[in-house]
Amino acid sequence: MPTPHISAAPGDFADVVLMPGDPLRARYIAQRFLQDAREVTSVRNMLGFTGTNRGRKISVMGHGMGIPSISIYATELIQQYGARVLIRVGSCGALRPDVKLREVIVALAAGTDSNVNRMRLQGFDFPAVADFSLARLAVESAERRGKVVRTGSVFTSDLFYGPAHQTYEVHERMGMLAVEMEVAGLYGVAAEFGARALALLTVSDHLRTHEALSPEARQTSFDEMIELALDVAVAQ
Ligand SMILES: O=P(O)(O)O[C@H]1O[C@H](CO)[C@@H](O)[C@H]1O
Ligand SMILES: O=c1cc[nH]c(=O)[nH]1
Repeated sequence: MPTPHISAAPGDFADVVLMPGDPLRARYIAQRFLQDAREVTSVRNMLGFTGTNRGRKISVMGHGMGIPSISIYATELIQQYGARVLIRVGSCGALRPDVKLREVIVALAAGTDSNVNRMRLQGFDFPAVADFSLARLAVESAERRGKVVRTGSVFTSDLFYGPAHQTYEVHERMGMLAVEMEVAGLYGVAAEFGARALALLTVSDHLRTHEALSPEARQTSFDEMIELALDVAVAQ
C-alpha cells in the first residue's frame, strides 16, 4: 500500500485532507487544531497527520512547493488513500493594490504558466476551477465568523524567482488577485481523478508594495484561514 512518497497504511488518511505547502505547517495544524492527531507518514519529511475536529476524521499533509510536488501528493492521496476532498491552505503574493496583507482569498480559479493541464487536455486550455460547493462553504463560514474573504482567480507560477513581474500588469488586468505556485495543478489533478478541491490563500506579501507579514502576523492570519478550511472539512 505505501506509495513511493507516502508511507501510511490503508485507512490512515481521512477522505478530507488539508494541504499546506510547508510540512511543518502541517504539524502545527495537527497539533493545534486536531484532536488525537497522529503522524501517518514522513517520507522525505513531507509530514502527514490524521486526527479529528468536532468529531470528524480529518487529515493534514504538506505538499511541498510547485505543481510537480503537489501533483505527486494529491494524486497518491486520491488514488491510493481514498482522499475525496483536498483543501490547500497556502500563502500568496497579492497583485492588486486593493488586496491587502492578511486577507484570505478563496481561489475560485487559476491561470498558469505551467503546461501540465494542457498535457492533460491534449494541448487545449483547461478551466482550472475550484469545487463550487467547497467554495460556497468557505464563503458561508467566513460570513458566519464575521471575516471578509476575497473570491476570484489567482495565477499559479512555476517560478518563484522568474520573469513573472513582467506580466503582473497583464494578470492584474485580467482580474487575478494574487500569485502562488500550486492551485492550477491541484485543480487539474482533482479533475483528472474525480476528487473535489479548493484552495484558500492568505496574502503573506504584496508584489507591488513589497510589504510582507511579520512572522507573528503570518501565524495569526494563517490560523484564521485554517479555521475556515476546517469548517469546510467538517461539513463534508
Ligand atoms: O505557503 P505555501 O503553501 O507553500 O505557498 C506559497 O509559498 C511557496 C513559495 O514560497 C509556494 O509553495 C507558494 O505557492
Ligand atoms: O508563490 C508565492 C507565494 C507568496 N508570495 C509570492 O510572491 N509568491
